[in-house]
Amino acid sequence: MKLHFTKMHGAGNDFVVIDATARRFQPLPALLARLSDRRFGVGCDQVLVVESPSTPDVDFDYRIFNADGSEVGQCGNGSRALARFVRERGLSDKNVIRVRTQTSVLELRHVDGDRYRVDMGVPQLEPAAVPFAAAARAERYTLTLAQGTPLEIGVASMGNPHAVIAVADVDTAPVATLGMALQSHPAFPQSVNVGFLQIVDPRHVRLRVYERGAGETLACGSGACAAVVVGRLWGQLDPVVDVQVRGGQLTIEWAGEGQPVLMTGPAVTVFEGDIEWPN
Ligand SMILES: N[C@@H](CCC[C@H](N)C(=O)O)C(=O)O
Repeated sequence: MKLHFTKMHGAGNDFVVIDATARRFQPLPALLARLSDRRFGVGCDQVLVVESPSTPDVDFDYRIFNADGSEVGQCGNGSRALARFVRERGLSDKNVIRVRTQTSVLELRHVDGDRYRVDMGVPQLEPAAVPFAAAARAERYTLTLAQGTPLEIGVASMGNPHAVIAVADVDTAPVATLGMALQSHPAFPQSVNVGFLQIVDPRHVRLRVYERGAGETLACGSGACAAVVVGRLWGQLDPVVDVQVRGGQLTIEWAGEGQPVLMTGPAVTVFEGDIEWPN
């Protein structure tokens, strides 16, 4: 059997996108591994699956699988890719598309050229919603790492868990070591995406993210939203911030507590293909 796929990216965070609106897609671990593997398969950070809506208030269901096969509730860059995918494949001609993930309902719209904007919803800041083990909500938390070293972090849920660490220079930040240390920390029972935030000025930041289930990616959309939310709560950022990531730039808007986060950035189709898969 042949499975048709589309390879896309959003600021270098890359995806294999599957249209399961007309044909059922079974996310078998071996198939997801083959699609994600950069040497033995197609290669991507996340596999995205578009399904017919399970409820009438949305246009599509949107399932997200990290490269390690874990299913998760949010992928911001992927949602822009999805918006482009459904337009290009003629699955929808609406200006605004509503999609449901495991944890969120998102609104996606085309801006111009390759640019798309996503209403990512209201960030959840209570520790239990992240989930993060803390007695009460705070803007900064001090975690103790295995070696007894204290580390100051901010946390937020964008429909998936994020920790944010302020660094002086993202180029020299210990992204993989600290990323892995936080992902296995007992304070994060569902693990965590770890963002390293360098504030250049209140309107510009640089960011690297060590993603759950994928390692460091060239961009993380939900990570950019979480970093701006945390930076705003720390009183260091404006309501509109350009986030420079390794694969490009995202613009994040957040008016403050109780308001949704808006993310604007690119979505690009790279190629399409078929992969042989035993039925
Ligand atoms: N790259 C994504 C986030 C994908 C999911 C994440 N790794 C998780 O496990 O929560 C984005 O652009 O938001």
